[in-house]
Amino acid sequence: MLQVWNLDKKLSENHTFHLENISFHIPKGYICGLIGENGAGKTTLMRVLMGLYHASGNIVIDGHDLKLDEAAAKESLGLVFEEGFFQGEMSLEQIGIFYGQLYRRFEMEIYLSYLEQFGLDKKQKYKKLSKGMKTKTQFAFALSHDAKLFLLDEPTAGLDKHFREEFLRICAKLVSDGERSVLISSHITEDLDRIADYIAYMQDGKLLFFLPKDELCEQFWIATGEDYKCGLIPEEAVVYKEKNPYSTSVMVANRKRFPMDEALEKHTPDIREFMHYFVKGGKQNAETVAEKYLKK
Ligand SMILES: Nc1ncnc2c1ncn2[C@@H]1O[C@H](COP(=O)(O)OP(=O)(O)OP(=O)(O)O)[C@@H](O)[C@H]1O
Repeated sequence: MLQVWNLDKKLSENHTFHLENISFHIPKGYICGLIGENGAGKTTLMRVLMGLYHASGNIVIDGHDLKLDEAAAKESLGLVFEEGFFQGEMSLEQIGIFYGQLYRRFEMEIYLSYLEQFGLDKKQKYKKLSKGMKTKTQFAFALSHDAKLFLLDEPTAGLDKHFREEFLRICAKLVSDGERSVLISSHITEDLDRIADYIAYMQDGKLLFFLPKDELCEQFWIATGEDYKCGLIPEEAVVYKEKNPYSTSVMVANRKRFPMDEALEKHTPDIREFMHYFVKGGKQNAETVAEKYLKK
């Protein structure tokens, strides 16, 4: 559904930020979570995929090359991102009438029914909406023109708990017939734990890895217990060791290979724990661990 090869983009005149040689492939019917620290380049990558920034390399969306067949590629995209592209002066109904013309398969009735389902007033001006309401409007629109690839940049950040649930449920349903895919960036890792099939991890403009979520987490243990027992784990397997008042916890890479003391409690990390230990271990370490254990 989304194929990306060798994307390269330098931002700003003095090139302080560089999106470097990014390649990955999201198959049809899957959700990919895009994670990384602040400033890692997630939004920049999303903007390149949306066609808002030009970059070298190739992007193919639902079989359409973004450079050679821009209109068809963009028609396949459903977008939610911070600024959005709607004019603030328009009412939500006018947004449907105006922007709907840009999409051959847009259906006003579907859009209006999503506005209603999301509790939005179609007569309200877009600029008067709260951040979460703007996200809902963008999502309603994205769901109404038969998009195939949904690019959702931090969509859940401004949503209340109830709608966040609904949002995740709709995302999961979207891909269930195997015809659509979703790329979602988020700092709310529980959301990705629940719905993501793949995890893409960015650091300093590079994609450190792109892997099925379960395969990623099952590379690691979090071992907890007495400090000296944690100290017996071979150093090359330790991603990060954290001392707590009563015990020590270690994230261990390549877990099948490294034996550890039976008395240590161990569990598979979720995405939040994975991020915590991976980030705490430092950038150099993250790069080494990714290179050694996570590159395919
Ligand atoms: N228009 C721009 N011109 C120059 N530099 C920019 C521009 N937009 C972003 N940057 C820089 O590019 C880098 C990546 O920013 P980006 O917004 O892509 O990160 P992010 O991973 O989405 O971060 P966050 O999690 O905080 O949203 C940052 O160092 C940022 O300062």
